Order: sequence, then structure tokens, then C-alpha cells
Amino acid sequence: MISIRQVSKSFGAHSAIENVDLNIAEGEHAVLLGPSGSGKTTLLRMINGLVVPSAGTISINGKDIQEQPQDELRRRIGYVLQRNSLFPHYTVEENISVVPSLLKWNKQTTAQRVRELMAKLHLPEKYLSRRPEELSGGEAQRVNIARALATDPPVLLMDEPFSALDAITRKSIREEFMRLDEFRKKTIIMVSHDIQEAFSMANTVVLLRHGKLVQQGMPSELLYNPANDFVKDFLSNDYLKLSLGVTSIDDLWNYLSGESGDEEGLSAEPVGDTTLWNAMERFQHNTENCQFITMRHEYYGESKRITWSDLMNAYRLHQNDNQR
Ligand SMILES: Nc1ncnc2c1ncn2[C@@H]1O[C@H](COP(=O)(O)OP(=O)(O)OP(=O)(O)O)[C@@H](O)[C@H]1O
Repeated sequence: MISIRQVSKSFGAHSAIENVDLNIAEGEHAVLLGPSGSGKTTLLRMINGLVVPSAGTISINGKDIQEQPQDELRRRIGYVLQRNSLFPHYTVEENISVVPSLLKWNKQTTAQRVRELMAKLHLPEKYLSRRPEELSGGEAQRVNIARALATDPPVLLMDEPFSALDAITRKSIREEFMRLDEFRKKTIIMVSHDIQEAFSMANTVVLLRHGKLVQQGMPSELLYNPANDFVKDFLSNDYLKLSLGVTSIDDLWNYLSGESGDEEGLSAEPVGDTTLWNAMERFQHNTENCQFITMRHEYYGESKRITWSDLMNAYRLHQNDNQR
């Protein structure tokens, strides 16, 4: 869907992006990661034409973005910035209605859409007439997201959308956002500084360094098959948490020695896309003194009663087979 071909960008003598080739498929959630100054924001801003490449082409659905009217392009791409990007003299309702008004939607459709998004993002209707200065950081960021989603653009660009928030607000807004249909069905490209956030939201991670693409792949690919020492070192501090989040119970199934119990099959939880981290949380959330969880593998048609130590052993064996 989005194709970036041999794209470079220089600011004077400084090369911010160098010969980047990248494809992002429709519906993919890509997170741009990399050290400060590696070119993440520059690359993101080139996708909606805010920064013009010095060389190379960017196309969306086969159409070169430079050959399209820039206003039109930007209306079809939602853009969420870190903070303070709401119009201060507009109310919440007016802020969310900006793009629908530019597109001359009728008032009733716009008002309906604004209320629908307010509800989805857990913003009370009484906030419609508030101004940005009367909102907390978390509320303002919800309005920002609502504004970017207003006309249901197929592509959403986000530049560190949660970074100005405290850790708890950040986690809850991120999780709410990930539950929205809008998140699931859109092509999203997001810049983040937070490796764990990137791994929880992305199905493809794009790692940049000094303006060059170092590796693109699924989170587990970067973790278990790092392209070089830079990737390995970049992820090393967070390795354990990332690995618990990218390892699924499906990956571990054949290492799990848990007793199989057909009688439990009916009440067993389907493995689905449960991660090891989710399974570990089950032990915490289940009834007190939970000794085991029961899971069913749909494909193998088998259920297992799994203890905490079964999980840990399986993880150890899996790690041995996926040496870094
Ligand atoms: N308008 C500009 N004029 C001159 N240099 C710029 C401009 N925009 C970016 N740069 C430079 O290009 C490089 C890449 O910047 P960019 O903001 O894309 O990096 P980043 O990875 O997003 O950084 P950070 O994580 O710190 O936000 C940096 O060295 C920056 O100083």
C-alpha cells in the first residue's frame, strides 16, 4: 500500500534519511524505532508530504504522492502529534470537526461522527464545548486521536502520540486505542521511543540508525534474528519483557509438558494468540492460589493443564532453540 523507494532527505549538508526502501502493506501497523536523530520523524513526515524527499519516491496505492494535490493527500491521511496540536481557540467539537468541515460534510453527519468518536474514546459529551486548555493531557490526546480519525482515513500517521502522558494514562489510552475497530483496520505508521510500546502495537517494526534502515520485521524477528549487533544491543535492555510479549503459547505448545486432560477440554481457554506474558498474568488474575491454567490448542485439538513451572520450563527450552 505504502511504498518508499530509495528515499533520501538532506537538510543542507546533513543527511537525515539515506536510501530507504520500505513497503508497508494495507492494514499493517508499523512502528518506526531508533535512537534520537535517526530520522524517524523525517521519514514519517515525508509520507504525508510535510517534508519533501531530496531523492526517491513515495507512493500510496501505486500513486506517487508528489503528483497529488497536497491538501487532498493530507486529508486522506490522519496525523496525530505528540501534544499541543489542538487549535486552542476551537472547542473540542470544532477541533474534531476540522477535516469534515473542510470536506464539506453536512452538519448533522459531522455532529453524529463527533459524538460517536467521543463515546469510543471515553470522552463525556459535556466536553464538546470545552477548549483544549480545559482538558487534561490524556483527554487532549484522546481529542487529538478523535480528530485524526474523524473522516475515517485509511492511513494514520502518529508521531509519539502517547509520549507526553504519564505512564498509567499512557498505557490506558494505548490499550483503549488498540481495542478500537479503527485501529485494527487502518494502516498505521507510528514513531515511538518506547521499545515495549512498539512491540505491543506493531506487527512490523522498522529500526533506523543514522538515517538508514537497519532492519524491518515482525517484533519476534528483530528479537530472535537481529540483523546485526546494533539491533541486538538496541533491544538488549528490554530483552526479557519483550520476549515474554512476543512468545506465544502457540510457540511454546510443544515444549509444554502440562498434563493433558480431555475432561477439561470444554472449559479450557483457547490458545488463540495468547502470549506468554498474558498467560503469566492469568496466574495473577485467576482465583487465589491458582495452581494451573487450562488451555486448548485448536489446531492440535488437545488441551493441557499448565502450571507456572511448566510455563517457565517451556520458555527456557524455547529460548535454547532460538538462541540470539
Ligand atoms: N528541518 C530541519 N532542518 C535541519 N535539520 C533537521 C530538520 N529536521 C530534522 N533535522 C535533522 O535530521 C536528523 C533526523 O531528525 P528526526 O527528527 O527525523 O529524528 P528522530 O529520529 O525523529 O529524532 P527524535 O527521536 O529525537 O525525535 C536530525 O539530525 C535532525 O537534527
